[in-house]
Amino acid sequence: MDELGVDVIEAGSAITSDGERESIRAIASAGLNAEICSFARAHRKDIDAALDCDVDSLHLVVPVSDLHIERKLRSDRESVLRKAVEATEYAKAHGLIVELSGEDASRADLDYLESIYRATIEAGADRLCFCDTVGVLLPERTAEIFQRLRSLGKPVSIHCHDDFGMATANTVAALRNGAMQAHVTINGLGERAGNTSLEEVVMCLENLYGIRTGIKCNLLYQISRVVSKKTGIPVAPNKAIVGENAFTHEAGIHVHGLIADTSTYEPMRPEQVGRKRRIVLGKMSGRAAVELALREFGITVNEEQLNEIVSRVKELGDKGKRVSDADLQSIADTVLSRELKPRVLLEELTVVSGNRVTPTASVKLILDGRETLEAGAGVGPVDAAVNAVRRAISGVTDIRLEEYHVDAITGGTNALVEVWVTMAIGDRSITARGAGADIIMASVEAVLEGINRLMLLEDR
Ligand SMILES: CC(=O)SCCNC(=O)CCNC(=O)[C@H](O)C(C)(C)COP(=O)(O)OP(=O)(O)OC[C@H]1O[C@@H](n2cnc3c(N)ncnc32)[C@H](O)[C@@H]1OP(=O)(O)O
Ligand SMILES: CC(=O)C(=O)O
Repeated sequence: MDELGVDVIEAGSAITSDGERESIRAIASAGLNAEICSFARAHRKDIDAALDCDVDSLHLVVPVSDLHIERKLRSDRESVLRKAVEATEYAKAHGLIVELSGEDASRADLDYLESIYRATIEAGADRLCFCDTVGVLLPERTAEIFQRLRSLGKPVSIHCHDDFGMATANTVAALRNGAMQAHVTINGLGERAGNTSLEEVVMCLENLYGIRTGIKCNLLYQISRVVSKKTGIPVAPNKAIVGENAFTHEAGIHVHGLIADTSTYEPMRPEQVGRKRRIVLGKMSGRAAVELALREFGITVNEEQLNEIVSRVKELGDKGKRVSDADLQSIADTVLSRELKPRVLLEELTVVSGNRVTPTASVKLILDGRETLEAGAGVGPVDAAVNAVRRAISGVTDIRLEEYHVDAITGGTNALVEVWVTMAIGDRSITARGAGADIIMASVEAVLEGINRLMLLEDR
């Protein structure tokens, strides 16, 4: 995030646990450019915990709606205001930058909120923050509120949640009406439906309003992947900017338009956010897309052959299947009556796995007519089997497995699985798939299909 160019990193809430403190300390001492902040309640122990982690600043959160004050804190407006002022003074006396946040501000009495803001500014608060804690703001209301808050004379941040899917719109409305900072998260992670997504706000400001944010947009996809991997929280394929499908096109009408001019169906260049355009084939593909894909594999066809290939692609799509590059080539081979013999055939595969053994696999392949035996180990049985296959062909070609993805097509432990791989030689890559009830066999089938198709392309 520091490399991306964010100004403040809220590294956690120091009062939470030993682990949280350890990580905040590590982040605070990493020599980053960003200001390192800890979340804290208006409690001395929260502030002391933050000080113990050596952070630069506090996100000091005080409930401001009557609902939160009375029902949650069992307190009253006056006591909350007093505690907010005391906590601000305490934090300032210990050298911290203070951003005073009104929790549930969007359901609070704005006059009371303003009195808390003014009293804490008096006590030394450097910045303020308006929290839409349960995501009920609308852009019009946000604009009105932030125009009013301009009179405070201190920077005000916006902090939104996405319960109604309005977080990005509300955050941008706040920024357009005087907010000086936005609280955002990578991939929109956060409590319940999440917080405002960093990548959406940045690209909206950059591309739709022409505002330079100082964020290195070309790193957005990379950081999204890292965060998803580290948190184990997948990104929805259709998520704006960083979802797998955000720059993927299947619909024939769209691909036809893209070929003429990519801006017909792309509101931003994929490279701007560190991504590449992908055109996939399926039942919605048209002739233009199929012809383009064939050309990329050096296959030329006449009108009649193209129509036949398109109709077979649609047939596969109608069965609910994604069409891989290997599928397309195999369809083209059939339509063009080309008999291309695979160079690698699987004869035998044995895999050993269990709780007390390192997963290992041995494989017997027929490679260019010659029997080849190899073994491989791995972190699991699939990894071991794929490693054995790769070792067996390593003397002939150097093929990389770039992506591996598995989906259960049906439920239960006897589910049918579909394995989807991207294999590459040099800068040429190809997608292939395998399916079946045995995940190891489906994986090896997909890998061998990819290897054979790549070798055939190399031979051409
Ligand atoms: C809107 C947001 O707050 S977003 C950030 C949310 N972050 C977190 O919740 C951080 C992780 N939380 C935790 O680890 C724990 O909840 C702790 C350590 C903060 C508190 O743990 P506990 O002492 O066991 O309290 P518990 O979680 O049951 O309840 C929260 C307490 O904080 C109080 N509280 C909640 N918000 C605030 C606030 N902004 N300022 C002061 N007190 C608050 C509640 O009234 C409750 O107090 P009580 O225990 O005296 O009734
Ligand atoms: C501070 C915070 O996370 C909220 O009020 O939503």
